[in-house]
Amino acid sequence: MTPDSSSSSVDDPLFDSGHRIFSNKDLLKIGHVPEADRIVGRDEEIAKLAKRLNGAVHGYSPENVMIYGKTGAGKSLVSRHVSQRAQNAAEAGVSIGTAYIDCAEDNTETQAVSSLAAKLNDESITDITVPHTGLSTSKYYKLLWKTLDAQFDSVIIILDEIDLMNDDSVLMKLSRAEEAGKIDCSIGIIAISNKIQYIDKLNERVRSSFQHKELFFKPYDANQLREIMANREDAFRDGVLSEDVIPLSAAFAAQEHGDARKAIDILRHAGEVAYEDGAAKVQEKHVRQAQQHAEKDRFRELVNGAPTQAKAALLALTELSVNSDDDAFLTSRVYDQYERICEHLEMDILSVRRFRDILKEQAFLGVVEIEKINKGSAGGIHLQNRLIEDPHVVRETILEDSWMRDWAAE
Ligand SMILES: Nc1ncnc2c1ncn2[C@@H]1O[C@H](COP(=O)(O)OP(=O)(O)OP(=O)(O)O)[C@@H](O)[C@H]1O
Repeated sequence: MTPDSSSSSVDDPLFDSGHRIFSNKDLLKIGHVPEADRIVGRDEEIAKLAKRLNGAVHGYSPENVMIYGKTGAGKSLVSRHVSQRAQNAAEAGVSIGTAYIDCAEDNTETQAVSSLAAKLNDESITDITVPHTGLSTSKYYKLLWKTLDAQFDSVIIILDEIDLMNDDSVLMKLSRAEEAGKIDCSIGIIAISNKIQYIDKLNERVRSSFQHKELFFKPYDANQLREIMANREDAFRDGVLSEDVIPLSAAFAAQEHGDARKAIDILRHAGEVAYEDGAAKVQEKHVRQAQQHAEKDRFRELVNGAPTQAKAALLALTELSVNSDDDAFLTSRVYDQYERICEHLEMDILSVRRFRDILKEQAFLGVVEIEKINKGSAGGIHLQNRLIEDPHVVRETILEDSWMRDWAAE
């Protein structure tokens, strides 16, 4: 239990006697895996996935499944939940193993296979030791096959964010293992990705080994997000949440492709803001502040991750905005400023056309807003550029880049 979530009183006046706002903040933690009765709005997906894994429960092979959906759509949660339930529901005499691999972390074939072997191996049953490092990939495969056959009739392997895996061999070898006579245990793979083209990009051999069914997770709508949050209301003390807090957090998250993680984040953050504020209740204004904060974080990530030329273009617009009463500037003016910046930083100067494309890209990402102005038949159409965020914040973020920093030394 975290200090924040303690609801018991404390005698020492140096410390507060329990949290005013949260009673169990853990329920709103990023990595928190909710219990079955807190999973909302995914009954259909749960039933469909269960159907694919059904064979395992009766001692036959489970099917492979590819799950697609945007971030925060509950793909990992549902996969873990259903495989866990399959394991618990196994018929007498049938033994099912489950393992979850985050391919963002274990992104090479060797890491994934050694991680699988280590997670699935119960040394007390198999008498096998799986070293963390030091073996060749093929040795790790051998250990994995041995440990599977020593323990299970079938195993359900979740490969989350599979598109981040460096190569596809692991998918091919796992899907072929039984057919190739390497193991008696059958393997069902649940591969998860938010890139819909993932399968098309696989080479033909991998695709033909990984025979699978597909499952699509739609983004949550505002009502579902509301329900997901309402189901965790007990993270807060009784009566602390004002009525409009959950609906507003849901509305914000629904705007962002229905991301449940985002909804829960806003809710937790709103509670933290209310606490910092010394408020007795979490109110609408706290949610708005939490949302603004999240926006800034997202924005910082966007700017930090932008290519150097894009940063120089944004810095040009920033300089004009900071040093003038206006907030919108014609592209030609921004370009002049951009040229000065490039000269100072000894960078290549892109053509006006490329420069315009960069600004368009930034507009697409929501960093800049571009407005067309019609200057009459003689003047033609001109583009005006405006920063969406506070120019001081943008400037500060761009100057975090070591190359750009020299500009501030002007
Ligand atoms: N249906 C739901 N009911 C309750 N909580 C949910 C639900 N869906 C998602 N969540 C919450 O949102 C968080 C994000 O969900 P999850 O990790 O499953 O999303 P994902 O689709 O796998 O996203 P990503 O692609 O980013 O990994 C989960 O930890 C869970 O707390």
